[in-house]
Amino acid sequence: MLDALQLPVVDLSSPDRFSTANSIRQACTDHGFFYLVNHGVDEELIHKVLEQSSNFFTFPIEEKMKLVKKNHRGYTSLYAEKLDTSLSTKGDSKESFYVGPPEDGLNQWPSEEDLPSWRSTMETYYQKVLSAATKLLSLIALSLKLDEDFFRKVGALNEPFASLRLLHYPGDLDSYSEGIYGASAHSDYGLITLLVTDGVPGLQICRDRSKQPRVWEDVPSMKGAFIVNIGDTMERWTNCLFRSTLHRVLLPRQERYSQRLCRGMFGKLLQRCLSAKIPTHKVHRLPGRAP
Ligand SMILES: O=C(O)CCC(=O)C(=O)O
Ligand SMILES: [Fe+2]
Repeated sequence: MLDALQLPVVDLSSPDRFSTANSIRQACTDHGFFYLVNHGVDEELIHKVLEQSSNFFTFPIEEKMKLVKKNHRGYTSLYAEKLDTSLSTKGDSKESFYVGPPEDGLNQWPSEEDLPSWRSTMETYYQKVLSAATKLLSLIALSLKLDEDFFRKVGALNEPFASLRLLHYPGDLDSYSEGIYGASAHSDYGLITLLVTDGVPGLQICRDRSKQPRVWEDVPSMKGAFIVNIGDTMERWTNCLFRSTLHRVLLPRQERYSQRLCRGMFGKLLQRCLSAKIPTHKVHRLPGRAP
């Protein structure tokens, strides 16, 4: 059974940082999802990225495969990924393109002749969303009753690791009856994810993954807002106070585009940061969720 859902709205530019931090705490403990408004990323740029993304995905598959994913950057084709590995289907009905930190030289790009200003649009978008994510992380620190520069102080922001992913769900109606999803049930791995969609419905969350049968609720897009969700790393770091909520994208009935930036940490940095414990008296473990 599907229900409509009213997610909390967080204003990144509000001068009342403590009350904003309180609403973030509430949103992250109740839903693990919220809308972020006044985030400083122009709507025009968001639309330009959606448009440029669709320009790339309309290329013939041979052209797209020339940029197939290497070093976590580049193109992944339809059905290449199955986020819910318990499914016996052929894979998720989506294609995507990954962009990582511009400064490490590992990104792959379509040529300027084919897609003029594609690369600069993506690099600008990456930096702008990363900067909104960094501001949000200081409010998240406040919401955990920590210093607002806690994440910077423990080194979590030293490596600007974030992955921007452009997503295209072709709305493959032939697969509708085969139990195929646009993105099957999963949680995100990082600290936080900032998502924008083109407004075509499909995203759903399941607030209680232990309840059977699972209850899925629609998450509508809000014009100009990011949909933010907490990832597994943040759930772990907050001793399960903040929830990394299970979500999925239904196979859309029409074509759908979205783009998300996931701010994460890997390898040694991840290990070092997680050992910088958030004092346990500031967080409370949720019943039934092992850390
Ligand atoms: O496209 C969407 O609405 C969500 C995508 C998503 O959950 C993901 O890429 O992790
Ligand atoms: Fe996700």
